[in-house]
Amino acid sequence: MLLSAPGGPLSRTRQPAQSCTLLVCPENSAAHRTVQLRRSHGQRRQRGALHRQHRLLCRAQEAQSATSPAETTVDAVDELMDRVQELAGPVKEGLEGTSVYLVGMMGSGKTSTGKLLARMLGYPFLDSDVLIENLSKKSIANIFEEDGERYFRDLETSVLRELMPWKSCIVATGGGAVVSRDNWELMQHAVVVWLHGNAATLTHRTIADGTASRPLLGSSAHGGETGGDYDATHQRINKLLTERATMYAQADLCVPIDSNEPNRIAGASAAEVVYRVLKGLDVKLKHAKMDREQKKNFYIESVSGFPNANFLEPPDTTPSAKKGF
Ligand SMILES: Nc1ncnc2c1ncn2[C@@H]1O[C@H](COP(=O)(O)OP(=O)(O)OP(=O)(O)O)[C@@H](O)[C@H]1O
Ligand SMILES: O=C(O)C1=C[C@@H](O)[C@@H](O)[C@H](O)C1
Repeated sequence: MLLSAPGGPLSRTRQPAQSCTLLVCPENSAAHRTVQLRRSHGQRRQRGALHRQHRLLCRAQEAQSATSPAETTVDAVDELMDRVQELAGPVKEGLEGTSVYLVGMMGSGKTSTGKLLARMLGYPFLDSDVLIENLSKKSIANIFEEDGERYFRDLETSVLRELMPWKSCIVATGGGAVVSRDNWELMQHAVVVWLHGNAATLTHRTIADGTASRPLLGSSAHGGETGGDYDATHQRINKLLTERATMYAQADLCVPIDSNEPNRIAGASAAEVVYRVLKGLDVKLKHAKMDREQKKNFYIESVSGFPNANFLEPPDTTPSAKKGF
């Protein structure tokens, strides 16, 4: 089996075409436990967990920001949680098992946001970078150093190919996954969400996190926000973002990760970004449903107005695997 989980196998549309090569990652097993939450306890526990993660992230942000953001008040967090929970049910229903793939630059929060989103939807979370590291038994930095970027990109495509048949997952892709046309073909059965942040937010986060594990940022920064380290990283991120923007823009949904509050340099909290993702998906799914309803009411009364009627192909009624998009 390609991917197994302690909570049982993931549902999938069909058997993977290739023989199995990936081993499940520890990250994955932790994420799969979220699926096992009992329904009776699910909502309360989801809310509690989200609260805790949100507070931790807010505290981290406060430490990094100049002022204490209003978003951290208990009332504001409660209200946000309510809105997130209200949206999670309908979005899950609307997705009908379609997986959600997160794309975006390094530091955009694909992992942090993805884990929360997975928790809220009751989907398992998978991280393609982690799967690559498990598969090759090397860190990404070592793969780049010893085998080169080309080799890494091929591994990335193999991992995405293996993930493709699996339904009802949240997948964090690598920051550069969007540069490959093959990867886009593999992701077409999922809903692809771009977590889009400005270069300053991304630089702030990657520097705070450390750039050593991110080979494309080189050893340009391990410290604070002043001096050459910040500038070099910002420049590198800005260049990559500019080169890749049109590719990220092919996503089904673009969600900003920056904060509405000017002093919040680390960007919006993960809970706020999850809310934005769910809201965006909800709107898209509703529109798509309305479109489908309208199409049902459309039929051609007569072919007399169509001189080439004999050559008309019957409409394709195969339901789209990618629900609603
Ligand atoms: N909403 C947020 N607020 C503050 N910090 C955040 C937020 N989301 C993520 N971070 C921080 O930014 C860093 C990068 O986040 P994360 O690993 O989730 O991003 P990523 O898109 O998966 O990055 P990469 O592609 O480089 O692995 C981490 O240190 C994380 O704690
Ligand atoms: O932006 C990129 O190209 C990368 C992002 C990371 O997630 C890793 O996939 C790797 O460091 C390359």
